[in-house]
Amino acid sequence: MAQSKEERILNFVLQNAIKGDPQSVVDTIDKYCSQKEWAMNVGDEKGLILDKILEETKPSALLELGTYCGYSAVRIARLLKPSACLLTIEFNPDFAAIAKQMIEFAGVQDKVKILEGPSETIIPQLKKKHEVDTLDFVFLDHWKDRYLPDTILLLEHGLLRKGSVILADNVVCPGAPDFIKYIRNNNSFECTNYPSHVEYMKVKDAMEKAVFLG
Ligand SMILES: O=C(NCCO)c1cc(-c2ccc(F)cc2)cc(O)c1O
Ligand SMILES: [Mg+2]
Repeated sequence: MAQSKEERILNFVLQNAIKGDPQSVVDTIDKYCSQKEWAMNVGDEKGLILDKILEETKPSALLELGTYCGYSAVRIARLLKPSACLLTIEFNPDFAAIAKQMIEFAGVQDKVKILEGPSETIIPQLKKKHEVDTLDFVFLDHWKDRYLPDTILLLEHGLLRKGSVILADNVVCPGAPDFIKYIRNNNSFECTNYPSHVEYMKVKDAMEKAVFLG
């Protein structure tokens, strides 16, 4: 069978990054995807915005929607305190398998748990099946038309608390207009826009931070 792009990215990491060194895994993926094959990782420019917001928030319980190859899971986990835990949901089983290997190679598997399946099924299970109380930080990076319904699901299932931070990738390109309209007009959220660019491109993009006010 021909190799997939995601397999090529993983193999480049296994052959060129330093095992157990998450920063080298992040840098190696960025090198491959900026020089050889574009891929939808959050990337180094938006990644620095993500890093800064994580360092300000210091979260213990985190959820990511859209694991893909595990780039942002490794990027996030490298900054977490030892007791913190990132749950990351991936719908595509092939991507989930790649991400598992990426996360293990980076040595952050003790802080990251991949949940394979549709977010609309898994989110309602987080409290009882995955022992989540409330989430300190949520990174939205999956199908853009799921940002709004899944945010509403998080609210309906009591998964957000006063101060919970939602950070959404791609609010300009590909865009998530219904999510942006909702969150900016909802008085229970304090929103901040972070202009940037699509990973590895000169095309304009942005991230949106929404702090839940309770
Ligand atoms: O679809 C995306 N993610 C969900 C995957 O299940 C996604 C797409 C793009 C992108 C694509 C095509 C283009 F032309 C520009 C941007 C970028 C991203 O960061 C993304 O997260
Ligand atoms: Mg994205």
